[in-house]
Amino acid sequence: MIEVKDITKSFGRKKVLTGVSFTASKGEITCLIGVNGVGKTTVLNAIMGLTSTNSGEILIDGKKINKESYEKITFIPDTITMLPTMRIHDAFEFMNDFYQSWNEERAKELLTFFRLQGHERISDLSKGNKAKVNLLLGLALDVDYVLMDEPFSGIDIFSREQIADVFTSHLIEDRGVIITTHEIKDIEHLIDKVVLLDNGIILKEFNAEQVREEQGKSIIDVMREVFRT
Ligand SMILES: Nc1ncnc2c1ncn2[C@@H]1O[C@H](COP(=O)(O)OP(=O)(O)OP(=O)(O)O)[C@@H](O)[C@H]1O
Repeated sequence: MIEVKDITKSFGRKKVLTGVSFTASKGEITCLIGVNGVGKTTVLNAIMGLTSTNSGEILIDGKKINKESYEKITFIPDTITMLPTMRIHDAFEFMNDFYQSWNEERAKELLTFFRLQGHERISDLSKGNKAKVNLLLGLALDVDYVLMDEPFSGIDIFSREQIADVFTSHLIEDRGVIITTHEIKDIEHLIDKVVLLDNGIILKEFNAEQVREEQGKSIIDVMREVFRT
């Protein structure tokens, strides 16, 4: 489990996160929802140890983030980090050289899943296909937790649907996934847990399935209630 406990972060005099706490479990998709600039990426960076926090702590399977944590967790940013001149199979080679947890078999399976070809050059791909390659490279690592920053942002509905399908496939297996987004509509059905963030503060954390079953409400219904008050 990833436990974010009461973290606070300021950039200079600007307070970006205030007492943020939530948990994300294996086998669940946790979605951090909030409009642009509320601090979603900062939370992911803090979990990855890419940004320091002013207070609070973050535990991964009960331990503070350390070198070994990186064998358990990966971060998929919202833009592809591979050189645009690379072909997809060059990116596979790079990942294989760089990460012990690289799973070539799963990478090939994901390639077929997303209907991509290994010889395609990254710079020649459409925005949606670049997003798929980005996701593929992260998901082909054998790690327990996957953090994704806005995986659906700015791509067309067909690519969004194809990307959404991967979340219900065996390729996610029993991993813990944290997704950030500012638009929930197309992925509402995938999400197990919701964390609503506004101006660096958590307004509400809830189990989407429970709210659906016990109160007959969708995530959007709950968001309307919370943001109206
Ligand atoms: N390195 C930094 N230095 C100064 N301010 C920063 C830095 N990183 C983020 N911020 C500020 O922190 C706030 C939260 O940024 P963050 O990127 O976490 O938001 P976000 O919710 O992910 O936004 P978006 O949906 O646009 O990606 C913003 O006001 C941003 O300008």
